[in-house]
Amino acid sequence: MPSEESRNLFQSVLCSECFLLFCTCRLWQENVSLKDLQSKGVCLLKLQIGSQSTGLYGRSLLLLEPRKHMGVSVLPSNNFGPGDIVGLYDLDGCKPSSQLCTGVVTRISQSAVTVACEDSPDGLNLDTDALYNLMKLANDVTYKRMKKALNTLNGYSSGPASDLISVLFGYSEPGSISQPNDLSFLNSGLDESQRQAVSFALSQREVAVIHGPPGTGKTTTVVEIILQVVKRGQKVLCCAGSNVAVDNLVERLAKAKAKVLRLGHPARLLESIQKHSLDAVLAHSDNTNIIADIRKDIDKAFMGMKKMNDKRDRIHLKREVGELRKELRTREATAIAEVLKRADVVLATNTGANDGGPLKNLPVDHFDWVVIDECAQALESSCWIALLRGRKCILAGDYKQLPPTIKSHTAASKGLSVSLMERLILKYGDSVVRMLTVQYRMNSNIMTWASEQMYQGQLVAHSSVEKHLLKDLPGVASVEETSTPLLLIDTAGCGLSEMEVTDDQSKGNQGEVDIVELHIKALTEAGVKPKDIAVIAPYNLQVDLLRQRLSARHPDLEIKSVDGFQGREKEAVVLTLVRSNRKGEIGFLAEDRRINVAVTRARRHLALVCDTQTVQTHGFLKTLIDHMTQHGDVRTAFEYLQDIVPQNYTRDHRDTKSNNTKATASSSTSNKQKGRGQAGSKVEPGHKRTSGSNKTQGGEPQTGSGMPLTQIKYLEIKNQVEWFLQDPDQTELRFPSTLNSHDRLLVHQVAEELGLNHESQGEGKDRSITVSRPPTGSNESVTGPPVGQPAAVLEEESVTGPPVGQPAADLKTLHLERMRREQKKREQKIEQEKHLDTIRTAGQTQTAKKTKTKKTKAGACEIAAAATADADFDTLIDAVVKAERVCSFVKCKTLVIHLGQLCLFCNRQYCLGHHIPEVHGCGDQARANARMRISKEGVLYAGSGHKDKSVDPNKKAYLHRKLDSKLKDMEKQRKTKPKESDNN
Ligand SMILES: Nc1ncnc2c1ncn2[C@@H]1O[C@H](COP(=O)(O)OP(=O)(O)OP(=O)(O)O)[C@@H](O)[C@H]1O
Ligand SMILES: [Zn+2]
Ligand SMILES: [Zn+2]
Repeated sequence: MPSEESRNLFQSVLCSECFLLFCTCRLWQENVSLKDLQSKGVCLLKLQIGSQSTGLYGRSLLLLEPRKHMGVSVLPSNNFGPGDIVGLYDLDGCKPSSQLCTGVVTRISQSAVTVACEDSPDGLNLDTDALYNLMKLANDVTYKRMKKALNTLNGYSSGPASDLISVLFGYSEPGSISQPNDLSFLNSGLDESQRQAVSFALSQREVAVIHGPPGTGKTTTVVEIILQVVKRGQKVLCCAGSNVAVDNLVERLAKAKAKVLRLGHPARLLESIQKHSLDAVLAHSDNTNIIADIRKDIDKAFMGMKKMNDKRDRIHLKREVGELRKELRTREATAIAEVLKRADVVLATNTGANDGGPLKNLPVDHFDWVVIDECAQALESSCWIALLRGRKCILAGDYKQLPPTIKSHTAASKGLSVSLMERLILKYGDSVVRMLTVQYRMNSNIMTWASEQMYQGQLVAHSSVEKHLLKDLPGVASVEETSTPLLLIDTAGCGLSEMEVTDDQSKGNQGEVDIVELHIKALTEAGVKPKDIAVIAPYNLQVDLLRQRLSARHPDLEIKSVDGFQGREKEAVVLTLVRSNRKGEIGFLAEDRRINVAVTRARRHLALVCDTQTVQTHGFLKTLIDHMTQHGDVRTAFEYLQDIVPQNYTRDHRDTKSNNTKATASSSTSNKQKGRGQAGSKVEPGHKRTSGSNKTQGGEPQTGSGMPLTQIKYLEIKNQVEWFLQDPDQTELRFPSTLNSHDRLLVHQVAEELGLNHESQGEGKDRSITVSRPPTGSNESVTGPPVGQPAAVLEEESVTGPPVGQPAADLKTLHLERMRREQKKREQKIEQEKHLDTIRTAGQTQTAKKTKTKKTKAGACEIAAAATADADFDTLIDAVVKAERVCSFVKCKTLVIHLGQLCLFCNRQYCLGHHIPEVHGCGDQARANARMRISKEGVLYAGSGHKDKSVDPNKKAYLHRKLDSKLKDMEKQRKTKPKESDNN
């Protein structure tokens, strides 16, 4: 007998439900905007009627679609599901007064929702051109059924369920009954843990809990238990929270030739299951013909009613329909009891097993067992509807996945966030539960994390799935993306921040959408079918952004919230965590079970797109990041996107080089290069990397420092060169051929900066660069400048030589500065007028001339220091010239002739390290611009707020090639020019 305490517990359930209902009422009263309701997923606005048909026992089926001419053909992300009770409204709003009819959702896809109208819409003349709103209604039927069950429970004095109730409330210990040892299993393929669970369940007197982690064959086990029970001539009532889960059980049991009967609104059943539905079975019973005739009459009456204009005729016909229905009902009722008794297994949803339905025709002690699947996802009160009909129960599920949503804090604080299943495990421990431990879904690399974090490390991957990868699927090519079970794409430090919205429930991240798109492209280009891929986002807004981007191209690609995938699996899962902010806020990602569900949907491949810096603030998510870092491939968003804004950039190269790189001249670059693929390069979408694995060397993502890879690369190379310079024994530094073209460019750039010789050899794959000291000592060896080289660099080279043993010191630069000024002064005296033009054109003649004059000026720095009145003018000209070829950032000497970027805000050229507006001081303008764009276009662009116009992959590839060939040309000229001058 439930005590006062447990009664209170159930009062709270009621309260929680009241609260839910109350909530919905309040939404109406307070006139929460319909748009808000839509973004919360409970309302679909401006739908048009795609088709309207009479089907399913006289009910009218409406197919509702998004407005076509809007160009968008996908529904916004929503929480509608089959079986939901909904109201159809005209565009006045979702007020009770404008309700046209209520109905049940029978099907929902990304592009349409089908509703079976509950009240036959006889007076309903739906206009096919008009638009309608659809709103989820608080399901008070469910509420009433739960309330009734709890009242029954409260008043339960004696009956078949007495012992069960007593155990479930802790008044008596669960017991067992002895079973024959040699249980013969009907399914010979069961694994050891499944067999143990089956015999355990059969030997329990009142209750057995089957804990089935993801992919462990929980349904397989439950089916075996039911079949064993049936074999003993016992009757089973089998329930689950969702129609899908019930249908799955019906399908499996029917396949095993069990006599099943499915209760429920026929509109809510899968088509393949409908033949097992009560309606269908009744239709084939002895009353078939009469029932069919009555139905035909009803249908005919409906058709007639539509054409009828006279109101009185209509009313008459309506009454006739009512009579026919009544007759149908009485005839059916007599048949129902008969049909129910013939079945071995009766299946329904938890609330479908209520007393008010067909089951009222059965005696209370008809069933021996009540089986509840997905028990951990159900409210305890909904379980009690069925439990009151059984002597024994089997509860199957996984309480480490998402529980039912309890919106009332009061209810949650009184323990209602704990499901019946969890409550029993907490109370009785191992004595009532068996866990399934072999999983048949995930590659072991995906599984291990979940196993360790959620299931005490007890899961084992079955050999059939342990190593399976996407590339093992027929038609899938072996590329990097299809050869790795775990791929982490880290956006840390890339500035791909989440969109700033006030609602915590709806967050979006356009940058992550971009990356997901590129990864989906890579997967599908490798031959993975879109229907085998799930894109999972925790937030409805992100789901919408993803659908806008991807659904048109891949209609079969399922894009849903985590909750929408519970109980499902896909070959590949792409998970975007969305949150990226400086505060490290992660909101409701903090629900461990939500992450567990998301990760464990994946069979062969899990790609995680997230800002590790933000999400790692949460310990549980950190374990996932750590796991993926250690056992998977790690890439950074820089490998996917161009023009992203590094957040934690380094302002000064020199400050960081010592702690960021340890360039032991020969190894570092080649290793790391291999390690990162084409780090920092502009990767075209779907670009296949040629370098080896992407595993990072130290087990840590290389962008952990938050520095853009380009910059890290730059520092690495620079450091290596400087080490080389400090070793007087070494004459040249050879960079390996594994460098990609981008990194080769960096080498040239560094060499130029330090005034060294740099030369490329070989073609294609064998291309490598050698950096060496320029000829030292005398200036006689200088042979004249290579064509196209900026004069300043040549001066550095030939006049001073590289500062041996000294890293690109300011002293050197100062010196050079002075030298240059001095030289200009002299030149100016000779041809003052032509001066500007000649410098601007920077032609061969001028540079040659300069080089010539240099010889005589080599020791003239003292004179230069004592600058005359001309000096200011000189400096001015100098600055102008310099500005054209050197980064505009204060003190930065990097050449920008070949590798520079124009800032659109200040219109100056900057090197790769300084082109970002935030770095060189245009940050405020960039942000203002970005804000303006967001408010104007409603879209957040990655980067500094400029719309990325370079998305065309062909164009990117073309530019890339062009850059490469330009480089080659330059090198060729450099090699051949001296010879030419020799000949001359
Ligand atoms: N003993 C077994 N041998 C081989 N395959 C099995 C076995 N048990 C289950 N499977 C396979 O594992 C998959 C999941 O099984 P099943 O559908 O029974 O689990 P479920 O309970 O529905 O899923 P989950 O365990 O994720 O809740 C199915 O593909 C099934 O064929
Ligand atoms: Zn600028
Ligand atoms: Zn710079």
